[in-house]
Parts: sequence; structure tokens; C-alpha cells
Amino acid sequence: MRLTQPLPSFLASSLAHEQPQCLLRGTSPVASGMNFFLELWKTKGRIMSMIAAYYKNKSILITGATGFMGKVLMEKLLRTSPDLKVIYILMRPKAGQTLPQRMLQILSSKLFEKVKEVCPNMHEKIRPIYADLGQSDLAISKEDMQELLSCTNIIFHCAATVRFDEPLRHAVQLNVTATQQLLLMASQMPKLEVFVHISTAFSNCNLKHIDEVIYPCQVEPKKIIDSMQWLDDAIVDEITPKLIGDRPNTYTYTKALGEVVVQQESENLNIAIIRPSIVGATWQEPFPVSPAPGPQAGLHVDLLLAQTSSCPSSFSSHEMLDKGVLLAGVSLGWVDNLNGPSGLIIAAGKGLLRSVKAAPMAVADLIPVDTVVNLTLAVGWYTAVHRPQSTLIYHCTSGNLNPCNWGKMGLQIMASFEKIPYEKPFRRPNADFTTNTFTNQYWKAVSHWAPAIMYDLYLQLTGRKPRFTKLMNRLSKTLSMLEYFVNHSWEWSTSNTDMLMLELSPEDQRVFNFDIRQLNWLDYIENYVLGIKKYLLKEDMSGIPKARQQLKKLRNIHYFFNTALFLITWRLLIARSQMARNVWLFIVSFCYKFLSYFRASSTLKA
Ligand SMILES: CCCCCCCCCCCCCCCCCC(=O)SCCNC(=O)CCNC(=O)[C@H](O)C(C)(C)COP(=O)(O)OP(=O)(O)OC[C@H]1O[C@@H](n2cnc3c(N)ncnc32)[C@H](O)[C@@H]1OP(=O)(O)O
Ligand SMILES: NC(=O)C1=CN([C@@H]2O[C@H](COP(=O)(O)OP(=O)(O)OC[C@H]3O[C@@H](n4cnc5c(N)ncnc54)[C@H](OP(=O)(O)O)[C@@H]3O)[C@@H](O)[C@H]2O)C=CC1
Repeated sequence: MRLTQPLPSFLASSLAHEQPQCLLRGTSPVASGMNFFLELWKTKGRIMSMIAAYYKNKSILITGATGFMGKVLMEKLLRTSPDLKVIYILMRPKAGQTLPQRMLQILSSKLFEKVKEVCPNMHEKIRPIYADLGQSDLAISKEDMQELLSCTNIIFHCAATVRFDEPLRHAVQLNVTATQQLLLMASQMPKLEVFVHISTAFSNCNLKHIDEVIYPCQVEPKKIIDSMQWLDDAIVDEITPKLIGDRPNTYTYTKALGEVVVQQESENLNIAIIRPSIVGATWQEPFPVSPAPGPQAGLHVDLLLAQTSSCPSSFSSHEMLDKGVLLAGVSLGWVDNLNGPSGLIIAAGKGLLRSVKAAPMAVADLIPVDTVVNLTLAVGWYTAVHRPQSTLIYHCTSGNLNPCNWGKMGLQIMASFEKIPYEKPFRRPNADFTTNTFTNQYWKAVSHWAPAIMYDLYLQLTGRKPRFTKLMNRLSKTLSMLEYFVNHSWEWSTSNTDMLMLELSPEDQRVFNFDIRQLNWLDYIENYVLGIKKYLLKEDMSGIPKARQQLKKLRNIHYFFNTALFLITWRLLIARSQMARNVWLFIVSFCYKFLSYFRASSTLKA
């Protein structure tokens, strides 16, 4: 029997690369010819995820698996492909914890709860390997290196320093030299099928329109790496501004250098690069997804809170939240560090952050971490199976498909605090974006520094340790580092990402969804604010009514304080200025006349 219609590309590619025994196992003995293909297509398209199937029996090496994105990547891999062979994690001990202790802590966190159901032996699938990307040879032992070289099929390189103020030498070591070392390792791996490098959409933030190509750097990365060997710290610090040029920090600069290094090695390897924009909390996974998108916006949190407050008090806070979440189908935004917007959302929610210099109309290019991970896994599959002739770069951004600007996002964040207030706020949350530098400086002085200094004075007078000016210093530093990203807009082309979406089977489009057009910003921001409360601040959901009361109290204090301030200023003005006295007399006599007229007219009517 001949096929009259071409097979969809996802089926064709699957047939071309499928192991023969898998094909035989997956089809009935009577299936032959067209029936055979149709049967397979039905099975493949409707039930099986080809991406998940690809990772079956694979040995996968992940760097940065202890980081924000790495954890979500590991979770999704284990949950969707529990039959994978092994995940090698290149990691270092930290905070007094050994590698197994660190790994155990990560695997027993809430993020991995769903994995336990589908992959009860997940601990056996993970193989932590000591490595320090800060050292020139990555400090991997000979035996470990031997195993990695002979067994690895896939590499996901997520590790990096994401600090904006990293000294250039360290940033080059982690984001460029370590990448080069890893590529060198990759070139010696006979079983390697694909190397996926995670970069950032901001690696070329000195440009306004960014295509899915690698832009050359003024100085060759190899020269920069070499010079770091012999230049002393003082000279490196001196040349840093000249090298980074019109980029805002060493992070974006070294991520760009890292891409060039990847490109230079791409001739012998099957490589892909992912460029996510600002990575935020999870959107759909691994926690339950809301069944009611679109017009129901905002309903989820209301439902959750209603259920939370009506739950019997015998439930623990987490039980209450979890029951509420599960009943309402709310998806909580999981997040575990203060990077990107998360730290500033906390500062705004606690009433510390009141003014940010930003362009309200600039695009807030936030992308949920689960979307980035889904694209990463899809890219891994596509690159391994299709082996594109050149290195493809995938932009993982939201601005061109589902734009939201900072002004709108700020309003949504502030509205979310009304529903989900954070505990023990310093002041009532009332943050705003300002475009004008002078206005911003004024609000910083009046709303950031003055209350912090006053409060610290009060703490000192009552025999306690002052801490708010220190906190303000840290906040100012963070703001100065992040302000560049809220004052500019970029356009990223997404042709490769769009192409990949079309290559996926319907089942893969569902399981590895990276279609950002489906995201409802209002729901996402609310769930983000809620996720921060639960996972970062570790606050009790049952305390929400009390936190609301506290906000009311702070609002009243604010009104009282403002009224008192106005009256005192006015009283002082009247005492010193004849003009102020005249104005005051005019207002009083006007009010008196108005009241007399009002009284007279109402007596006449009666
Ligand atoms: C209308 C209202 C609106 C409000 C929301 C507004 C939203 C605007 C969002 C703009 C986001 C723009 C992000 C752009 C991201 C680019 C994407 C990427 O590729 S790159 C990926 C993204 N990369 C990044 O985002 C990196 C940005 N971060 C950095 O570069 C550095 O952390 C630093 C320079 C900000 C501070 O350095 P340093 O002073 O040396 O401080 P350490 O680090 O040593 O930490 C000391 C303490 O501070 C704590 N803490 C840390 N961060 C924050 C924070 N953001 N916040 C608060 N706290 C923070 C930390 O936990 C620690 O506490 P403890 O343990 O002592 O108790
Ligand atoms: N978060 C974001 O907004 C964005 C991130 N990206 C990119 O995504 C990737 C992951 O970022 P994200 O998860 O947010 O970052 P994190 O800071 O959360 O994680 C960084 C990871 O790198 C590891 N790492 C750092 N230094 C070393 C070292 N010397 N030796 C071994 N491992 C090291 C960290 O290990 P340890 O836990 O031991 O510190 C951690 O696992 C990065 O490449 C980043 O550039 C791109 C765009 C936006």
C-alpha cells in the first residue's frame, strides 16, 4: 500500500529515528501498510509524548540543577520521563551540606512531590558529581570524568553566575571558561546526541531588535579568557567598563561571550541555544492548573481565600492552603529565589519599596520558568532527532506574542496585595513607577529613606538593633542594578521557537506547552504573589485575614499622620506669614457664608 498524503513531520521524524524494536512493540501484529502508520500516528499523536519518549533510557548531564531553573528542569524530566537512565548533576557542596545532603534536601522539597508518585525511585536516578565551575578544570575527578565521557547522551548547561555585580574575572570563569571546558568534554563524548546551552535574551541587550543569531563580540572570547590568566584584579576592574561597552553589567557581557564560544565549537557538536527573558515563578506546573482561564480572572484567588477562611482551624496552614488550592484548582507560582522581580515584589509587598524609576509603557518581558523548561526539553528532542545543519537559537520571550507593560504589571501586583497581603509590613504597600529622575529621587528620600531613618531611630531609642537603613541600602543597590531592564524595551524575533511549536505533536504541545499566548497575566501575577508568600516568605495562609486588618490599621495611621502633618504645617505657616493668615481668613469666611446660605435656603424650603 502506498501513502498518498505526506506524513506530518513529527510522525515522519519519529519513524526515522525510532528504535525498530520500539516500533514493533507499539503496534499490533495485524497492522500493516497504511494501517500500520495510522495506528502508530494515533498512538503517537494522542497518547504518547514523543519528547518524553525520547528521554527514555538516556543518560543526561545537567549543570546548575541546584538553581531555580535547574530544579524545575530536573523535576519535569523525572515526572514526564521516569524511564530515563540517569541524571548526572554537576554540583558543589554548599552551606555545610555534602552533595548527597544537598540533593536529598532538593528532592524532598514540595516541588518534587508529584515526581514521587510517578518515579518513586527518583533518588536512584540522580547521580551527584562534584564539580566546581569556578575552577579552570571544573575539578571533576578522573573516575567521574571517565563515566561522564563514556555514558552521557544529552547535556543541559544551565549553570552560571547571574549576579549583575560579579567581578569580570569570576563572571568570565563561570559563564565563558566553564562553558568552553564543558564543550571540550562534550567533544570527547562518543554517545552525545545534543548539547543545550542556556543563555539569556539580554546577552545582546545593547541592541533594540534581536534576531535568533549569534552576534560577534568586539574582543574574541579566547583573548578575554587568556588575559584573565595574567592581568591583576586592579587592571581587570579598570578595563571592565571598556570591555562591557554599552551593556549594563558583566553578566550580560559574559553570557554574550559564552554564546560566541558555543558557536565556535558548534562545528563538531549538535548544539542549540535557548535565550529566556526575565524568568518568573511557575505558571502551569507542577502544581494544579486552574480550569477557568480568561474572563474568570481573579476568581481563583477569591475561591482559594474563601475556602481557606472557611476551613476548620484544626487544619494546619499548609493543609488549608493545599486543600484550598486543590479544590479551586489554583496553580501556585513556585519560586525559590529573590532574583528578577521576586525580590522587588517582596519589598513592595512589605511596604519598603515605594518608587521605581521605570518606563511604564516598556514591555515587561517576563516568562514563567515552566515555559522555559518545556521549551528546553522540546529543543533537546528536536535538535537530537532532526540534527539541524546550523546551531539554532530559540528566544523564550513573551513580549511579541502576549505583551504586558511594566505599568500594567505594577498595577496588577499592587492589586494582588489587596487580596494577598504579606505579614508584618513595614508600611502600607503603595509602590509606583516614575519616569522622572527628580520625582523618583524625591520619593526615594521621602518614602524610602525618611521612614527607614525614623524607624531605626525609634528602634535604637527602645534598645533594639536598627536594621532598616541597612535594608534600604541593599534595596537601593538592587534597584540600581535592575532599573536598566525596566527602562528599556526589546523586540526578540521568535521564528525558531514558532517553527518548533509547529513541529510538535498535539500531545507534545500539551505536555511541553510553551505557547505563552495562553497566559493570562492577571491570574499569573496573582499566583506569583501567592507563591512568593508560600514558598519564599513561608507565611501562613490562615494569617491572611489578620494581615488585612493590619493593612487597614496602617492605612488609618497613614491618613492620621498626613492630616496631622498638614495641620501642623498650616499652623506654623499661619503663625509666620501674613499671606497664609489672609488665605486662612478667606477660606473660613467663605465656608461660613456657604453654610449660612445653605441653612437659609433649607429653612425657606421647609
Ligand atoms: C509597582 C511595583 C512593582 C514592583 C515590582 C517591580 C519589578 C521589576 C523587576 C525588574 C526585573 C528585571 C530583571 C532583569 C533580569 C534579566 C534576566 C537575566 O538574564 S538574569 C537573572 C536574574 N538575575 C538577577 O536578578 C540577579 C540580581 N541580583 C544581584 O545581582 C545581586 O543579588 C545584587 C547586586 C542585587 C545584590 O548583591 P549584594 O548586595 O551583594 O547582595 P547578595 O546577593 O549577597 O545578597 C544579600 C542579601 O540580599 C538578598 N537579596 C539578593 N537579591 C535580592 C533582591 N533582588 N531583592 C531583595 N533582596 C535580595 C539576599 O537574599 C541576601 O539576604 P541574606 O541572605 O543576607 O538575608
Ligand atoms: N533567572 C533568570 O531570570 C534568567 C536566567 N537565565 C539563565 O538561566 C540559567 C539558570 O539560571 P537560574 O537558575 O535562574 O540561576 P541560579 O542562580 O538559580 O542557578 C545557578 C546555578 O549555577 C550553579 N553554579 C554557580 N556557580 C557554580 C560553580 N562555581 N560551580 C558549580 N555550579 C555553580 C549554581 O549552583 P549552587 O546552587 O551551588 O550555587 C546553581 O545551580 C543561567 O544560565 C542564566 O544565565 C537566563 C535568563 C533569565
